[in-house]
Amino acid sequence: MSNKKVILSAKDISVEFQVRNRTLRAIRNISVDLHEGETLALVGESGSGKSVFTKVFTGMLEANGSVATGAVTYGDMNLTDLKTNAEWEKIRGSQISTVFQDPMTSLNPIKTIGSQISETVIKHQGKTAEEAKAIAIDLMNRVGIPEAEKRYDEYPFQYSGGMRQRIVIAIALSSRPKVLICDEPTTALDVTIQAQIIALLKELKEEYGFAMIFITHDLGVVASIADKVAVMYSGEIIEYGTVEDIFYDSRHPYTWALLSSLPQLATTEKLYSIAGTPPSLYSEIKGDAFAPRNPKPMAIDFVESPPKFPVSETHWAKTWLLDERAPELTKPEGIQDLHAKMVKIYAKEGGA
Ligand SMILES: Nc1ncnc2c1ncn2[C@@H]1O[C@H](COP(=O)(O)OP(=O)(O)OP(=O)(O)O)[C@@H](O)[C@H]1O
Repeated sequence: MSNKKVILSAKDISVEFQVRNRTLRAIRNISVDLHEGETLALVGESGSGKSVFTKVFTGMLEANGSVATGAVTYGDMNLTDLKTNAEWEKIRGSQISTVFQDPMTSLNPIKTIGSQISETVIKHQGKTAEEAKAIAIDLMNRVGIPEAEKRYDEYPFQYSGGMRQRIVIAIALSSRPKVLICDEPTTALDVTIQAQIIALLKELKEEYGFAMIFITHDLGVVASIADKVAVMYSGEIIEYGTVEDIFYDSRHPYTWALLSSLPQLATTEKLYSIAGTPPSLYSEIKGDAFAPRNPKPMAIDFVESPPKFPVSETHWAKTWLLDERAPELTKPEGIQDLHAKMVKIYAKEGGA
């Protein structure tokens, strides 16, 4: 898997927002690579920086935000050099597309569904109106819209939430992007529809071969869709690995707490939680941002940010607990033997 080419690479990215004469540092020195055809899940609690980080890839930071350090490369382009909207248009929505949580914010309520898909086909593929309509109907079929030809002339309000999200996905794919960013694409939908959208994204990824960055709170979804997982905390990636590394061999206590909140485990196991809250992003963070919540902190935790301690070739964690001087901290019982538990859960759910 790791011999695939890197398609998108962030090096030492920091993002700052100016808020009433104060600086909020939302992202702190993130470096991560996305490989061709790979799905990278970004997980972490609300405010950890998942959305802000991905907005750096499409030049969509709000006006009060800027990239303070680092660079993003896409192929041989440095995206952090792009300034104007016209420059970004060559990338955003064409090479790198985003599907957001609420389809209604992406769709125009007063234009027909078909015209909205056709417009992007014309824009990105330079087709005639007639050709674009045929492509749009084909895309509608591929994303599972029944009677696509008839429904081409309907408006967003005539579609259900799940169907609208399918259309947003069709629009995102109409430019044949190399990278699809999905920012909690199923959060606004009910559970059965969520599963259908996830299945659809998996299918389309196979068919089109794009790489995907998938933001979610739901580790159950991560298990079913991701190849790699980056766990975010206070604007940093604190643990990174393959989906197996993170589920079955995680080393950071914050990752343990996230895993313990898997709804599938909640009924049978007592939960592992960590006291406290993340630090303010307005003040400078000295040492490890997680230190005040670390069950066994060392003096160095409050002085120096931990390096990325390698766990294996595919896996690292940013915690002093992996230093040889660290006290031993055992993984909470509830998430030990997670492999066997997951197998049982999926067997019960009929596979996912
Ligand atoms: N335009 C902005 N101005 C000031 N602060 C911002 C702005 N946009 C985001 N932030 C802050 O940046 C931090 C990271 O936000 P972000 O939306 O990336 O979190 P998230 O992990 O995606 O959360 P959620 O899961 O709730 O979407 C938060 O503290 C947020 O308040």
